[in-house]
Amino acid sequence: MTAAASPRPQTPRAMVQVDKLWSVFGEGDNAFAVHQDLDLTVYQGDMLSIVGGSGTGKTVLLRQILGLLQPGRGTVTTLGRPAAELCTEGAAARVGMLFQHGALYSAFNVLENIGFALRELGTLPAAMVDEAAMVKLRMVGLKPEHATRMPADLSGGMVKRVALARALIMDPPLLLLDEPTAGLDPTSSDEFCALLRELRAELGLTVVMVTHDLDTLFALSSRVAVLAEKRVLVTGTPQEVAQFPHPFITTFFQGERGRRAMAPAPQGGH
Ligand SMILES: Nc1ncnc2c1ncn2[C@@H]1O[C@H](COP(=O)(O)OP(=O)(O)OP(=O)(O)O)[C@@H](O)[C@H]1O
Repeated sequence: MTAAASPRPQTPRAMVQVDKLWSVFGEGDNAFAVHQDLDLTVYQGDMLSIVGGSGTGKTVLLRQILGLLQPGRGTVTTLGRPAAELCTEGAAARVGMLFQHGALYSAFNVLENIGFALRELGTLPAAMVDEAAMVKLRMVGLKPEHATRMPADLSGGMVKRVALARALIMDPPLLLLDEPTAGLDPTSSDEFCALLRELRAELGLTVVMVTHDLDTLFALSSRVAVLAEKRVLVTGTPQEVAQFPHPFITTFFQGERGRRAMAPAPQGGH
């Protein structure tokens, strides 16, 4: 019997590949580029945080990955296909998106909000859509009695959970989060981070997240990409990126909040 060849180390699969991207708004003399020759690769299993100053194009980059915007130049490949193709074929099945102001549909109850994309697809009877939505409702830590509540009667943390359940309704392998903890108090924010961590591990998700919040960044990120000067300036672990010499990074990571977020957790706590 011959010995089995030792397995070759595998390069992780690229879930998102952005090459030399230009994102341009306006026409003629009023045209301006938000991204110029921006490169970014998101690997399977990544929990990648995108940070950068206000207006550096973080949300625009998420919209490019989702295929909602057209590259001026360059290419965006999401799950092996041009991102633009996602929009034409039930994007929710492949990429879940939690928008920053991810308002729920106010006229629909919680369960109807969660099942929305599946219902729109029209391939399953209503009872099965509700059943699938109920599974997701439990998955995000809500209780069956929350199913019939209206969005106006939910706390901020519950709204985020419903929006997350809605983003996961079709079991997408890739999840995009725009400021997932914005507007939450510190306890709700910590709880939401813990939920995201659990779901990522349980479902094997790849996650790309925009955040300004250092606690969220350190709680969740395996890698960080910094947007500055219209491109991705540096990527690496949070600790690696924090050492990169650049004014934005110094202010962002070395301020008081940054130092606190990077400090080792106190021992002997619970
Ligand atoms: N549809 C659009 N038309 C014109 N300009 C746009 C459009 N969308 C975004 N922009 C511009 O692109 C730039 C980047 O916007 P974006 O929302 O991506 O910034 P951001 O990095 O997410 O900022 P913030 O941290 O403040 O949310 C801004 O100058 C914005 O005004």
